Amino acid sequence: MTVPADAPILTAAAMREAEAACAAAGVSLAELMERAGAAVADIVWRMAAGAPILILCGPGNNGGDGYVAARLLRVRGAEVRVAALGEPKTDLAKAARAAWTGEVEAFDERTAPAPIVVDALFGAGLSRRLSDDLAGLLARFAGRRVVAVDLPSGIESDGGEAWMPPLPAHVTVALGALKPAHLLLPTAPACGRTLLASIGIDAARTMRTLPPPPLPTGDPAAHKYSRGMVLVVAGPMAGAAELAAGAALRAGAGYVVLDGAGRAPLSAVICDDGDALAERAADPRLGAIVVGPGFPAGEGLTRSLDVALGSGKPLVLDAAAIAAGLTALASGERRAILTPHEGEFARSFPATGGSKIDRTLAAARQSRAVVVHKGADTVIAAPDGRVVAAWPGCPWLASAGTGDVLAGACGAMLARGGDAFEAAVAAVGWHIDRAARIGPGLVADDLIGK
Ligand SMILES: NC(=O)C1=CN([C@@H]2O[C@H](COP(=O)(O)OP(=O)(O)OC[C@H]3O[C@@H](n4cnc5c(N)ncnc54)[C@H](OP(=O)(O)O)[C@@H]3O)[C@@H](O)[C@H]2O)[C@@H](O)CC1
Ligand SMILES: [K+]
Repeated sequence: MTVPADAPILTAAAMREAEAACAAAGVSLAELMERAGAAVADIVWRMAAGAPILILCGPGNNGGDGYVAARLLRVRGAEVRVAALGEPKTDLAKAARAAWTGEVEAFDERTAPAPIVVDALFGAGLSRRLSDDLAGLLARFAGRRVVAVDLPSGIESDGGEAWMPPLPAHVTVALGALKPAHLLLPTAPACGRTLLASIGIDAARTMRTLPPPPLPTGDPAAHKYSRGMVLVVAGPMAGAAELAAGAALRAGAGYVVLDGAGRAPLSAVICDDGDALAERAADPRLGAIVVGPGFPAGEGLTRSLDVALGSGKPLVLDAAAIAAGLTALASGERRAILTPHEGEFARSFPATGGSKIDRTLAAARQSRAVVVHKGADTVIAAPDGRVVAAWPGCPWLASAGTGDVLAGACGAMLARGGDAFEAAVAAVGWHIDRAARIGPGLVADDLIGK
């Protein structure tokens, strides 16, 4: 499962606006459909490598893309059949159907499969769950190599509803931009490998997929404090804070202090016994404070959090510190990153609704902080509306302690200075990249090893 890096994401409503802007700029919707069909035909041609192709066409413009692809594949000499769910209903799809000079079979239980199946039944216009009859028809094609046009049929574009398809795709050709459903659970795995055919749509850059990890560039004039100084406040379960402190160093901080309980996870981490927290927090060289890993709610957390909040320093709040710090954060301006997993998110932001992207954006606006909503489909949102969706992450990160490592990495990136959202994006990218290099068998400690 892969998605293109740093690619635009549009909701269905934003897609309609982008389409309208294209039309206003002189690119007709018919031209966009021709480009979409050509992009699909190109990918299917290469995948089929001479094998017979069956294209399933629906009643809307998704089906229209299918008819265009069928025509262009036949021109190239491919062996193509088309099976349709009735006659096309839109003018564009009718025109595409008319330009296809081959036979159109009815799509029903008698439709014979082919090694390559192109799913052009429903895309962004899906308005309800597939009927059981239709789901049953599609299920007959499970195990074939399926190319989905724009979205696997049955998936709702904005990812708010889990209308799961019975027919997962090997490859999904996203048209114009990626859609939230390509990047959020539970729908994203059904898209297989998602490719983007930009077809000339000018998509806004506000929402995008995770950029590739930047090439490491060392500042030849750097010293340990200019690289970023991070203070990690340890609670009773010191192992979590130790992981965060080690991660801060590995993610590029020049100087890391572990305050409270705990031992240095790496020799270079400076340990304090917790008596001088206020003094440490007031250090003018300090670039970020991390509070929360291994620190359950209670008086100890409240005291430490008060010191961290009172220092005015950029903050990373994780675990119980998120809910405990919300009110103070929302009442002021500061660079802050919150790193909740789903349970912590639900406790801290119970009133948010919609897709994971909608909910994370609402949480960022409410808290006035950057929110890294962790999970296999991590979403990062800023109060100003920027979003990065980090699907597919790395499966080896699904183990204890990796969230503490991410909090420490956020601290390192934040301590460098600059924009908190970009710091969070860099930290998530670092975390996934490091995990992918380690691979199966990963434990959180490996992420802070050599
Ligand atoms: N954006 C772009 O720039 C471009 C977009 N393009 C393409 O257009 C696609 C969007 O096209 P679209 O809006 O016509 O919707 P589409 O997905 O074909 O489905 C609508 C039809 O399905 C029906 N229907 C819905 N749900 C159903 C259900 N559960 N079960 C049964 N029927 C159901 C619905 O019927 P109704 O709900 O009205 O009863 C209607 O007839 C987009 O994904 C991309 O492929 C490209 O061509 C060019 C550039
Ligand atoms: K489709």
